[in-house]
Amino acid sequence: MLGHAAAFFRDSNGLLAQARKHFDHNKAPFALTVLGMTFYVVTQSKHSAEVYRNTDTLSFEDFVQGLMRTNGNRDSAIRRMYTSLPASKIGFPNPQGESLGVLAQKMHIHQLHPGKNLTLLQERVHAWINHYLNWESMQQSTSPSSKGLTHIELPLYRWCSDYFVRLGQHVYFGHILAEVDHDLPNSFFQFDELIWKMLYQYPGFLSYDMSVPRSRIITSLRKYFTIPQAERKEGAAWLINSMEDEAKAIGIDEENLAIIMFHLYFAINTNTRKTAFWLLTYLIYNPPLLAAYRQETEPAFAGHTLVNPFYIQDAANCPQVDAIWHETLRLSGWSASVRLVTRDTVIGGKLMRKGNRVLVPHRLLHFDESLFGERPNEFRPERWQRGNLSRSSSWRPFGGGKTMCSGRFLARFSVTTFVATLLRRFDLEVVGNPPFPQADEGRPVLGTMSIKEGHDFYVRLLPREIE
Ligand code: HEM
Repeated sequence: MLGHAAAFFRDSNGLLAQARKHFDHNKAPFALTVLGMTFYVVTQSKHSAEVYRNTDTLSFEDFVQGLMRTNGNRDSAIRRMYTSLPASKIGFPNPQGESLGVLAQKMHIHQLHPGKNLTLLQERVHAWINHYLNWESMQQSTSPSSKGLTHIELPLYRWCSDYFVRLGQHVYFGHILAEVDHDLPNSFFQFDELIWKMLYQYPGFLSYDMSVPRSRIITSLRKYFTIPQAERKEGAAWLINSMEDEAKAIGIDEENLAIIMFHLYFAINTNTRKTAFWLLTYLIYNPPLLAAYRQETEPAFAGHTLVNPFYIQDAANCPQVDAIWHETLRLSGWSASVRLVTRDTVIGGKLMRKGNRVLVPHRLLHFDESLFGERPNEFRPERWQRGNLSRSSSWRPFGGGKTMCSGRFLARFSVTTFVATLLRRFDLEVVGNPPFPQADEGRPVLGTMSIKEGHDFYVRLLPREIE
């Protein structure tokens, strides 16, 4: 047991890959016990489909409630969030009489799935990038960079993180949040890079570096929610205002509301910043691909302005852009779905006991040679141009079932708009001769991997003339 624990904390992903190899002969789920907690690890896509289908005896809510508790929500607030509400309540429709915690998933979908609410957010993203991704704005910005008369140099990972967290919070909370705490994206970066300490529930005395910035984010969100709603409502997304109204209606106080919203702030911001970094890095280290990206997106521009951002979302117009997006997610994704077994259940022919957890590590599925082709460790977007791989049940960068990431459309829109605009307006050069950055594969995250410490690298941006 302790052996598993040591290996799990050092390199959980490596341990899972090793265990899968060991049990590969029968491909059945296997059990892993870490410090007294048993996980059933599901490594076959057909078994993971069974997990996602089963909402009766496998519960996602337990995982969310655990996170809420770890991040400071009181038990009484969690109980309120997960107590069924009348079907006749006012506010967001609740025909099945569900709790706000369960209803929240439907509210995310209402905000983020294709439709007019998503289009509104996409317009905000587009306007923000158009405004803040140009020479003049970047010269004035306080983000980490060194500025010359002819170029700007910036640490790519740090910069993408700062840029995307500012963008994400603006689009969801409006400009007022930056006025409440201008340094919030920095606190988020500090917290998010150490999130593994939260996921492993490190003791307090070993995790101040994670918990101090977390407290600061929660405090700033609390201040934001003490500003009268009328003053911030216009700039905020429907979801933020509605979640606030719904939570207050069931008696959630401001402190607990801020912690609930902290989870939202996290979901919006943690993965997109890293995905943008990895995608750009793969392009910068593959100049022919970078040129192809630029060329395919060109018809959507008038001069320096991206006039038709939806054109570049369409695989029929931009097959390479589409393939590069998928290949980046395949290689940089770490996520795993977790469910609690609430009644003895059989998955893949194996009995799973009540009280234990089921883990579906998606990253393992993404390296299946029989599906993704040879050399699965290499970045080769061309593998996406044959067959319909993105419809495979082994393709899970956004999880699956009813908890599948509802932000996936906005994430793709934001990253594609950002990269296309950046390449249109600037030439990019790596400063010095750094090796390709390594991903921090050993530490868990909830989506896209971080880089190992010290692996950020500098990129020089030079304004580009358009003939
Ligand atoms: C490339 C970027 C992103 C990746 C890789 C990603 C990945 C994921 C993953 C793996 C999950 C967990 C699914 C499960 O357990 O089955 C998730 C959940 C979620 N994501 Fe994302 N995500 C991204 C961007 C976003 C964005 C931009 C938003 C919001 C604007 C967002 C909102 C959410 C929400 C709300 C959930 C919880 C779903 C629920 O329980 O209803 N994500 N995401």
